[in-house]
Amino acid sequence: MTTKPLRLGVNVDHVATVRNARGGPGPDPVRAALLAIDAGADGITAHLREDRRHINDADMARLKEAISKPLNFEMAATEQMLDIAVATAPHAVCLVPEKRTERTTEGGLDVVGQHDYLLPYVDQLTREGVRVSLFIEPSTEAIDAAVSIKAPVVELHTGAWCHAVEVGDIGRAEAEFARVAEAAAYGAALGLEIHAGHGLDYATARRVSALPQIVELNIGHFLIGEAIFVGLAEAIRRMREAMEQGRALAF
Ligand SMILES: CC(=O)[C@@H](O)[C@H](O)COP(=O)(O)O
Ligand SMILES: NCC(=O)COP(=O)(O)O
Repeated sequence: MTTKPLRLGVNVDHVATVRNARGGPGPDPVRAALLAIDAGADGITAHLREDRRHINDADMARLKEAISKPLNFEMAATEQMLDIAVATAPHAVCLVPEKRTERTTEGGLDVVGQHDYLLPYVDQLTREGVRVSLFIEPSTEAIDAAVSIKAPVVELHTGAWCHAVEVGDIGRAEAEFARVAEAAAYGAALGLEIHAGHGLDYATARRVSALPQIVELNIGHFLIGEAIFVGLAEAIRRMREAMEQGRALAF
């Protein structure tokens, strides 16, 4: 099997989180996106939450206008978000689940239970020329449902695995990583493009990069946090290095 290139999408949400802490114009997520691209990002990801806790509508429009690399617009499947996405015309939309009270995206979309609800969103965005991905749990059921909905891409939620690594629960971490690995292989065999993201740091990005079916990682919170200590460009350089080290182990 020839290993495919692995792209890095840099998520700039949490630049906006810091900006919004003071309500002024900076730090500007668009400036961060431009710097990220200069530093080697293959694309920019931003999540326009329904509560606008970080990225806002103007950020999304400015990102589309300013960046030279693909914009991956993360959003809940709602009528309002669909209208904004169609008007923005990003390269890609990633449909994600959202709860107002959650601290971050806690799990994957309920693709099985919401199959008929999600279908017209995927259909309309696809007709608009937008590449649609579904942010899902690494499970065969979710993948089967994604295929049935005709989504061309899935992003496997790596949060449970990364959390288990973070708290040192090795048994749980290995079980969660096995779920990600199995889902990646299963989805790719069914013709889906496989992405992964949530909670990744250098070590977990290195490991997940060894899964040959994965072609894109979306990483935000860790990179923006690291930027405080080493600068965003250096954090992205180190992340790319980790991804390349992992990729070299792919078979
Ligand atoms: C869907 C997803 O994983 C990202 O959008 C990312 O987690 C950053 O946004 P939140 O931290 O607001 O979930
Ligand atoms: N879809 C995952 C993403 O965009 C970034 O997640 P995180 O690295 O901020 O947890």
